[in-house]
This record gives sequence, structure tokens and C-alpha cells, in this order.
Amino acid sequence: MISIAQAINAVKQHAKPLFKKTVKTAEKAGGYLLFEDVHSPINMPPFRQSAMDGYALNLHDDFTYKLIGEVQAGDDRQPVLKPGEAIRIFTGAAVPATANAVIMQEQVTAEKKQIRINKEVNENQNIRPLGEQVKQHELALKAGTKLTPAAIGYLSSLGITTVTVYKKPSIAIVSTGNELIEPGNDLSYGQIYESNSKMLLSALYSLKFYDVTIHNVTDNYGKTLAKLKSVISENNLVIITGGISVGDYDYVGKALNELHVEEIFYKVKQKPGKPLFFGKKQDTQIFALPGNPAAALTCFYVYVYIALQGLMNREDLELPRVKGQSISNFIKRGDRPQFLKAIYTNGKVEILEGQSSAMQQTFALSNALVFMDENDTEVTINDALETILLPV
Ligand SMILES: Nc1nc2c(c(=O)[nH]1)N[C@H]1C(S)=C(S)[C@@H](COP(=O)(O)OP(=O)(O)OC[C@H]3O[C@@H](n4cnc5c(N)ncnc54)[C@H](O)[C@@H]3O)O[C@H]1N2
Ligand code: MOO
Repeated sequence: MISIAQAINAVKQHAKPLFKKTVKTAEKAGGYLLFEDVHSPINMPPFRQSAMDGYALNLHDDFTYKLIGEVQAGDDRQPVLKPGEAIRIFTGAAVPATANAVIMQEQVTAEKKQIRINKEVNENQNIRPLGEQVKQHELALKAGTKLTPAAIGYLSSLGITTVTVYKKPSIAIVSTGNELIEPGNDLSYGQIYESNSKMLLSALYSLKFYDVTIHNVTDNYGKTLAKLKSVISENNLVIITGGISVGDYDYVGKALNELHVEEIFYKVKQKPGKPLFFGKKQDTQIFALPGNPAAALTCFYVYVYIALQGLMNREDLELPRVKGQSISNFIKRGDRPQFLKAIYTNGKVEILEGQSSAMQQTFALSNALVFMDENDTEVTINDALETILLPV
């Protein structure tokens, strides 16, 4: 059995980016990383642009200007202004080449044919220069940049409609167990509703991984073997839940072995999630998470998250950890380091009642996990606690 730190390091060591590219439309590229540099096809702004509703001026040494025309946003007219002449102009409109300042209308007394300016005007004021944001052919965003909503807006403003991004991994979730029934059906005695696949799918979707398929297998060796063989060959990441412990019908370990999946580790000294398996076959990474739902989700956030970040070539491989001031007392039993379901708000953290690996009810209220190391036995109010913030 290895330690949590060893297990995290092992996952990090195998956290390799998926060096595959795909082309996405700008609208659908949010959350992806750019695979290659993007150069701007245009100057942005593409013309000298007015930043205000007001008047464009050809400056001279007097406060009075002769009004000779108007340019609205979208107009391609370019009136020629002599010194001492002005045109009416609006925010976003092209400033004629012969104008060298824009004054906002609040600072002007306007008459029919002339205006009088009431304030000192500086050259180029309220004019956004041509190519101020980026010039044509210059680097707009470099490879590796995460496409946030702002980045999508920026690329769209340059007229870019498609981008080449790192492909996201294809992921299979496999839930195992005879007792599992699809929600929506009636339960017979001894059965429970299958929930791990929905939980993990939702976690993946919230991290913006959408290429996910769900598979269910019963506790049957042949079926487990066949299912795992196909999902491992077809996906970049396989997340199995259940059937990885020591019961007579826990077939996952045996099947992975027969499929020559390289075991990187099996069993971590931690609670929950002791019987966690991590392995590899060619470039496919395989996690077998314990079936207990809270154990499965904890292992997802602590370990699978790293593999996902690595596949996306992201720098922050782990979830953020902060110090939270405890508002609870808690006694830890046993010598395993423990991840505790908790609520973190404004620097304070509450450890919840009901910490067993089966307690989905507690996890449903949580937004954080408190980490207690091997030698920590007790938490008292005001203790500073290592708190992992969950992306919920
Ligand atoms: N003799 C021992 N027994 C167990 C040990 C041990 O060391 N020695 N470890 C325990 C620990 S810790 C855990 S965690 C579990 C993990 O067992 P498995 O990974 O083999 O999981 P299952 O037995 O298949 O299921 C455990 C539990 O979770 C429920 N489950 C499973 N899949 C789902 C699902 N998709 N949706 C909802 N709930 C699910 C399942 O019904 C069980 O209640 O082993 C302990 N045993
Ligand atoms: O890993 Mo088990 O989840 O400790 O119950």
C-alpha cells in the first residue's frame, strides 16, 4: 500500500498531454487550449475609432469649430476636415483621417452650424488608434492559451470563426455490480440505484469534458473482460467504479491483469478510497475507483482530476488547497490519512457529520474536502485545516 503523496506523484508522472488537435468553431471552443499560435487577420480596431458620442475635430487655436457633417457607426464616409472644422460623430464610428481629436458632447455647446468647446482638448483624445489591440499578422493569442469567454470574444472580434485546439480526451465510465439498477425502474430487494456513473459524468461535464460514454457491466468475469477490453482500446481515459476490492465477485483487478494493463499502483493508505487502482495500457490511463460513491468521487477529485488536467496540458494539475479555520470538532479514527467532506465559506470550514464512504447525502452538501494526515487525530475549533476546494 502506497502513501497519498506517492500516489499523487505517480499520477502526475503519467499525466501526459494528448498531443492531438481538432478544429472547433469559436462558439464551441470555450474551455479548450489553443494548439497553435493565432495571428490576427486584421488590425483591431480596423480603423481609427471614436470612443465617445460627440464631435471629431481638426484642432486649431480657437474654441469655436465649424460643423461640416456627420459620421455614424458603420458609415464609410470620410469627410475632409480643415483646421477649425468639426463633424458630429458617435461611439464606434470611423474617425476621418483629417480629424485629430474627439470631444464628448457633454463638453460642447452646439449650435446649428458651429460648436463651441468648453474644455481643453488634447490631440488624439477619445480616438482608439488603428490596431491598438493587435495589428494585422501579429500574434493575437499564443499556443496553449485557455479559451475563456473573453478569449472567444476577442478572437471573434478579429473575424476568426474556427480555431485549432487540443483535442479533449475520450473518456469511458464503467460501473460494475449486479445490484445496480438504472434510476427510473423499480428496485427489488437487495438492489440499489446506479448513481456513480451519473455522478462522475456530471463531474466531467462540469470540468468541460464532453466526450464521455457510460457502460454498465454485471459481476460476470467474461463480460467484465470483454467490456474493459473494448473501452480501453477506444478511449484515452477509462474510469471504472466498483469490483476492485477483495470480494469473490470483484473481477475488475483480475480482468485488468489479463488485459496486460500495467499496474502503476493498487491500494493507497487513505480513507476513503483505499482500494484505488491506477494503470496504463499504451496511452490509455485506467483508474479503478472503489464502488462506494463517496470514495469514488473523492478519488476522482484527488487523482483522476490530475490525469484530466495533464491530458489538457494544463499547468495546475491539482485542485487548489487553502487553509480553512475550523468551526467543528472532529476525532479521526484509525491510522489512515483522511479526506473529510466539508463546507468552506469565507475562510471558515465545517467538517460534516456522516463521513463514511457510502455517505452521498453528506457529499451532496459539501464544496470542499478537509485533509487530515496520518498523525492528526483530532480537530478542534479554530484549527487551521488543509482544505481542498472542489470545482462545484
Ligand atoms: N474484506 C474487505 N472488504 C472490503 C475492503 C477490504 O479491505 N477488505 N475494503 C472496503 C473498502 S475501503 C471499499 S471502498 C470497498 C470497495 O469495494 P469495491 O470497489 O469492490 O466496490 P463494490 O464492492 O463493487 O461496491 C462498494 C459499494 O458501493 C456500491 N456501489 C458500487 N457501484 C456503485 C454505483 N455505480 N452506484 C452506486 N453505488 C455503487 C455497492 O453497492 C457497494 O455498497 O470495499 C470494502 N470491502
Ligand atoms: O476506501 Mo473505502 O472507501 O475506505 O470505504
